[in-house]
Amino acid sequence: MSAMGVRMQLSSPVTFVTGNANKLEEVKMILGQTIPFRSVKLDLPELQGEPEDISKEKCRLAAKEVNGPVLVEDTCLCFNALKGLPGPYVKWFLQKTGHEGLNNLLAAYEDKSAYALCVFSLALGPDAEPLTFSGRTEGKIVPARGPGDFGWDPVFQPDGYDLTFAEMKKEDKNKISHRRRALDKVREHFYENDYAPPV
Ligand SMILES: O=P(O)(O)OP(=O)(O)OP(=O)(O)OC[C@H]1O[C@@H](n2cnc3c(O)ncnc32)[C@H](O)[C@@H]1O
Ligand SMILES: [Mg+2]
Repeated sequence: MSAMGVRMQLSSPVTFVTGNANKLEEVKMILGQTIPFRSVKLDLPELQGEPEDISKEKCRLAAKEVNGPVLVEDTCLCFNALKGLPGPYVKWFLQKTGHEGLNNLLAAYEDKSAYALCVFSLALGPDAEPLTFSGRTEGKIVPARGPGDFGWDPVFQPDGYDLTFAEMKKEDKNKISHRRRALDKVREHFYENDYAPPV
């Protein structure tokens, strides 16, 4: 039940909006049938700023486009030696300079520690204020190892593992990933609020 004691009725399944097929695949694997959702492939423009604000603004744009309940996420890769950069801008660093470039950014620093951060935003409609749910996984930046099909996975080695995200089995990454931890909170929110499944 919601705080008002009234069961919230979703107007339609929640639409996960992303331009990234790998994200979608992981979200599907992690959520399974626990939340009714569908997906739309849209590469939305992104604000500059703090991760939560970027995610929320992307969510507002998505809710307007879809005109219904939406879920989006923004992912950051944050280097501690660089006070959290490249953070939300990792996509462009990766695109322009590759895995080697990401390593080179840290060449001048002893500290190779980093964390992956995923910020989901949920809005029940175009006029609703988005809610955010963050998940974080600590690790370090290493020279690329493993398949190169998903972003910076080959250069991120989570703490407590000898393997990079890219070398890990998908199901193992999905047990400890930033995305998994954020989605656990999203799922909890759905259960707590007892959103009725769409009819
Ligand atoms: O449409 P959206 O959802 O925004 O998809 P995107 O690919 O633009 O994604 P972001 O704006 O969140 O940028 C994050 C960058 O980090 C990459 N990325 C996201 N999640 C990742 C993960 O779990 N492992 C490795 N790379 C990831 C992704 O490919 C981008 O280059
Ligand atoms: Mg993006």
